[in-house]
Amino acid sequence: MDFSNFSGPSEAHNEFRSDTFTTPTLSMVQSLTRATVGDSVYNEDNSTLELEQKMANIAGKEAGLFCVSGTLANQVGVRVNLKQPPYNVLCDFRTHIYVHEAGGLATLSQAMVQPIVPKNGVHLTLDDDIIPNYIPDDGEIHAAPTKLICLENTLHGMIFPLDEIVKIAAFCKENDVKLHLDGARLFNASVETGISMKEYCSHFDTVSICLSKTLGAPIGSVLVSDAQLIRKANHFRKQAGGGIRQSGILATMAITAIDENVSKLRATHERAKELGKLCESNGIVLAHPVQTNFVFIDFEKSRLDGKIFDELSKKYNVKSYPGRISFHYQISDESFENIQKVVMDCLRLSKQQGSIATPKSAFYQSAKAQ
Ligand SMILES: Cc1ncc(COP(=O)(O)O)c(C=O)c1O
Ligand SMILES: C[C@@H](O)[C@H](N)C(=O)O
Repeated sequence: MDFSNFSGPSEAHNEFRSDTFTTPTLSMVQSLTRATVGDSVYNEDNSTLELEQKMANIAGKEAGLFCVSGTLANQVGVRVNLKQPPYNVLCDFRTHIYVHEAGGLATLSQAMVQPIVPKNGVHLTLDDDIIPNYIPDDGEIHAAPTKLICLENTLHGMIFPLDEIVKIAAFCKENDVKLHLDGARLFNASVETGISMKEYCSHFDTVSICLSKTLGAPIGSVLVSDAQLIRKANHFRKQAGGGIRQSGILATMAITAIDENVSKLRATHERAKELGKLCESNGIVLAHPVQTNFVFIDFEKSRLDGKIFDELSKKYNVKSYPGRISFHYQISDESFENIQKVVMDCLRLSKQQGSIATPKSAFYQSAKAQ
């Protein structure tokens, strides 16, 4: 195969909208020569089975299930934990599973969702947020009892503290409540804290882990859990149309992404933190602390104009949402310089202009609503 014109990661060199824009690398494409072509609906594709077991081993779980998206992995992960409606799911009001998965909790799982605004503005806590919203399954027939709690790590790039996870997990066990983790960017949390994926995952019944974002695989997430739950999850995946055939080509690229790119995550965090420091040293207010690969700017408190930001993004050839700037390992040095120029010029020109236009992007609004 002639790859001389393969552009790969350079396609995402200036992409700050999301780490979902990462593109396959040459080594991922070259891995296709190793891909098997079995029918994975019948569990006969060895490359897919290899990826599922690899991810399960990393997570310290018995089994894994390849899903074509993080949304599918989350929705199947929720459904498999829930048995007989009525039931209630507790989550942070900003979680992807609630904000960005098209109401799947209500339609696919028939769940009543209780979105919670964490009192500390950063993450849920057992005492301040979970317990006040928990509905016991005590025979009282007016409410839907809490049967699942969904956490997200990282959430808007913020790391969920392990000590709080441990407390929430213990509460769940004592009260027959299941615990799911949207671990789309769990590798980022693990790399940043030094806490192993196994340790994080050990506290959850199910964990969905994305390979198509910060790690750069073109497609794929893996839901990990015990073997019995994964067998049932496979049923719900099939029902949702997620049983795919020769997924080996996707699996080898995802395996390559794990093998080659986990080590690149910390550098993306350092760049995000550097931009965060530049913002704060110039009086720009951040909506969240920068702990991994996202910078969330509070445009109103910073008196920044979203339109000026967008115009400057074009001028400096970068793609970004005003309220959320996302980092990943394919961003070029030049683009990193340019995004800093966008932010600093936006500050200067917004001051000159006086009035500001608030950004309208969903991320911006969800980050702001506290
Ligand atoms: C935290 C989180 N969970 C889940 C998803 C869903 O992943 P996908 O876009 O592959 O459905 C995303 C999207 O990027 C996400 O940011
Ligand atoms: C848009 C959303 O689905 C995606 N997960 C992102 O963070 O960009």
